[in-house]
Formats: sequence, C-alpha cells, structure tokens
Amino acid sequence: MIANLENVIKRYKNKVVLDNVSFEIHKGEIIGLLGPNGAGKTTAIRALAGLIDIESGDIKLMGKKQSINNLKLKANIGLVTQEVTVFEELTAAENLRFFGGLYGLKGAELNKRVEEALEFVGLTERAKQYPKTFSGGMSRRLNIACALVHQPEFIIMDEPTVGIDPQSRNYILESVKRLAAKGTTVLYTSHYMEEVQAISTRILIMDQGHIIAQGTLEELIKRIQHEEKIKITVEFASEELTDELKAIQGVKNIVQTGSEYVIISSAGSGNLNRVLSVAQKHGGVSNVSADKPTLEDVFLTLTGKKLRDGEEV
Ligand SMILES: Nc1ncnc2c1ncn2[C@@H]1O[C@H](COP(=O)(O)OP(=O)(O)OP(=O)(O)O)[C@@H](O)[C@H]1O
Repeated sequence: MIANLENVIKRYKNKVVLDNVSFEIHKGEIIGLLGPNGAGKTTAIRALAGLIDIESGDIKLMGKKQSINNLKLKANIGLVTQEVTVFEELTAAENLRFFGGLYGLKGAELNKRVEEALEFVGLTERAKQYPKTFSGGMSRRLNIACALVHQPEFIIMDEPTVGIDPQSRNYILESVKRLAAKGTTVLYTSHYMEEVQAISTRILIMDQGHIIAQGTLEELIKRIQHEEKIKITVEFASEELTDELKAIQGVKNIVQTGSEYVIISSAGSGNLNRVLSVAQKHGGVSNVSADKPTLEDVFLTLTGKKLRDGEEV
C-alpha cells in the first residue's frame, strides 16, 4: 500500500474542507482525483504530503504515519504543485541540480538524475536556458522534472495542466503514463474529466470535502447505467420549459446550457416522448439524442452539478 487516508477531517475556521475522507492508493496505480474548484483536492494532497496538520483521522504513507515533521517520508514522494515553483534566475539544469541537492543527491549520481529528468520532460535541448524564456507548458514540464529528479516512488500532481497549450498537455499526460509504466505510483488531480478518464487506472470523485464515489471508469459508469439520458436542443429555452421538464415523473436532474438541455431520468422512465411533447409546447426541438454515459454524467448524477463550473442545476 502506498497511501491510506482514514476518516480524515480538516477544517479552516468553521468550514469543514475534508469531511471524513478515506481512500487507499496501491502501488503502480494512477489515481485520478476529480472534483470541481473548491472540492478539497488540494487540501487532501497537502495533508497526504504532510504539509498541513489534520484535525482527526489517520494518514499513512508506505505504511508509516504521515505528519508535518516526517521529513524521511517526504523524501519518498514528489509533489508537483499547482503553481510553478522553479527559480527564474537558475537555468533548467541548475534548477534540477538544486532540487536534487535538497534530497541529498550529489556528484555523478546527481548529474545522471538531472540528465534523465530533463530527457523525461523533453527539455534536454533547453538545459542551459532560463525558465523566463520558456512557454507556460515548458515551465510546467520543468516543474514536474524538479519533483521527480530524486526518483520518488509516489508522485502527486496537483492540476499540472491548467492553462497550458494542448501539445504540452498531451506531453504531460503521456509522461504520467510513462512514470506508471516504470512502477511509479501517481496521484493526479484535475477538474478536466477527459484527462482523468484518459490516464487513470482508478478514479476518486470528490465534492464539498467528501469522496462521493471511487472505482474504475467502467465501475463508475455502471453505477449510473440504469439512468436515462436525453439531450435536446430547443428553439426557445425558458424557465417555464425547465420547470415543466423537471416536473416530469422520473426526472432526476436537468442541466441547461443555452438552448441545450440534458435530462437525466431514473431507470425505465421511458421519458423521451414526454420530454419531446413538453418541448414542442414551448416552441419545438431542433435536435434530440440519447448518449452513452460519461464520467461527467457520473458526476452530474451523484451531485446534481456540472463538473467544469460547479454550476448548480
Ligand atoms: N489556507 C486556507 N484557509 C482557508 N480556507 C482554505 C484554505 N485552503 C483552502 N481553503 C478552502 O477550502 C476549500 C477547498 O479548497 P481546495 O483548494 O482544497 O479545493 P480544490 O478542490 O483543490 O479546488 P481548486 O481546484 O480550486 O484548487 C475551499 O473552499 C477553499 O476556499
């Protein structure tokens, strides 16, 4: 077992940010921790990495109790923070030498690790350049290299792809898979469900301080497969239409984005005709589809919110 959180509670002032959070991470897994802004992902990671105290509960890393003072345990993990934390006045290689040095690496071993880390993130050619000359994506890749120069067995990445170009984003996602193929365990947080869906061997869904579901993508989708999902595009969206759709028997959730409505009903509701006749009454429908469920639907069914913007339905 790489990590184990048991009934972890963390509060900031009066707000419970981690509310009885429990999960396990096993060797070689790529865990995708998915949740909207403010769900508690970064707080969970900080607690796991021993950067903050918790109010109650237990956190174990590699079988040992995690705490703020456990420096030895921290040496076994790599943490890629949301903010890029490289030094602008050091070259890419010098940054890596600095971080490697913090973990006690020196001499030939340090040189080798620095070269490997640069190669791993595709920055070998940029070794002697300063981060201020880098694109956002390249800086993020250097940030990742700094967190893995000491070759930790567990690497935690907090939204490493926010605000970068698609090419660097793909590069980072591929590098996560390559890390896992080498036996490194990865915890990857994101509010992009496509990323989590693409790389994770197991997914944890977090909302308002709770882990609300966990499992493989297939397992999570199976949980909601009995739901009906109807997508319609209407000619005239209105509050009255939304209210009438909500009132149809069996309808559990409705998400409206402009003129598009996604209507989730419980199993066997057979609501397609009812939905269409309500929409007809309000000006007609220009498009209808019934899609296969995605991770976004799992989130929507469990929370009644869209993942991307945390918007209430
Ligand atoms: N140091 C702090 N002091 C007070 N409140 C905090 C602190 N850190 C986080 N919070 C609050 O705790 C909640 C969870 O925040 P957290 O950063 O863990 O969420 P998140 O899921 O990582 O979101 P994001 O994707 O925006 O980073 C938020 O409501 C946030 O405002």
